[in-house]
Amino acid sequence: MSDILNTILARKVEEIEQRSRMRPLEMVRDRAEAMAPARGFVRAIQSKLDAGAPAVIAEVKKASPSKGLIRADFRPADIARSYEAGGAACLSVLTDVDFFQGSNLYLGEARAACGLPVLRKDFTVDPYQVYEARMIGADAILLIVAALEDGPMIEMANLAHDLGMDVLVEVHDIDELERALQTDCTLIGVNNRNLRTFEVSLDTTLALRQAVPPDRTLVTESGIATPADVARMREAGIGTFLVGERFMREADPGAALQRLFAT
Ligand SMILES: O=C(O)c1ccccc1NCC(=O)[C@H](O)[C@H](O)COP(=O)(O)O
Repeated sequence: MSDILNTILARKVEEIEQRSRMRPLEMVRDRAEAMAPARGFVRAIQSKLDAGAPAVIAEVKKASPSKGLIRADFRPADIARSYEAGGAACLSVLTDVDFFQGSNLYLGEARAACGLPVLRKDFTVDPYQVYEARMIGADAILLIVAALEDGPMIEMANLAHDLGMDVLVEVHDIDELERALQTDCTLIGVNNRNLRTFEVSLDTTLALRQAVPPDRTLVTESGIATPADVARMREAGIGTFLVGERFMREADPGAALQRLFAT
């Protein structure tokens, strides 16, 4: 049965074919390998947690399949500066063009405007995109377990590490979590949004929390909107959050971050 995730993944394959015709893999790989070292994404999260503070991955997100246009006044550099001032640990920047109105350029603009490490938020299905992520300046990539077989998932996680990037491995249920744990990635994202139906429930994180080993860091993703949501997660021992829409709907996203996480 076709759903939005399958639609996105099918389009991604076409997109990579088109891109690799314009810019062959060898060129992208050479540029990726020549980049200055990545900023430590896991390190930035850990230093917030060590200080007893929540570690917030603040998302730069213009639109989404579930909500359409979220922010018309979209200036990635201003948003990045605001997030840094508001105490974000890291940024997540959507680069998918067709479904999120994102861009590789937005990642570059956001990263250049601040000192925070940046996750390239995209649907990574091919090693070409791992090299491309590093080439455009990403410090970390997203691997969505539901989108990948085990072999490519492990191969791309290793490739990202070889290029000096961190990896957020995203799951939505226990089977995906068990598969994610085959990688040696520190960050395990539990997406509260079902990417096939758009249903959002924070119970997803709470159901999987105990199954995440203590040497991994659980990142709760999507649908965090109120101080009560934050409190619920924190009471369950979760300190790392990925938040997009809640901040993007505010004039000053960094101030919104401060308000959401004020204790
Ligand atoms: O956001 C969507 O509609 C969406 C649809 C299909 C696949 C992925 C989707 N979102 C990606 C994300 O996981 C979120 O952007 C991220 O976790 C932040 O969520 P939120 O705080 O709810 O904006």
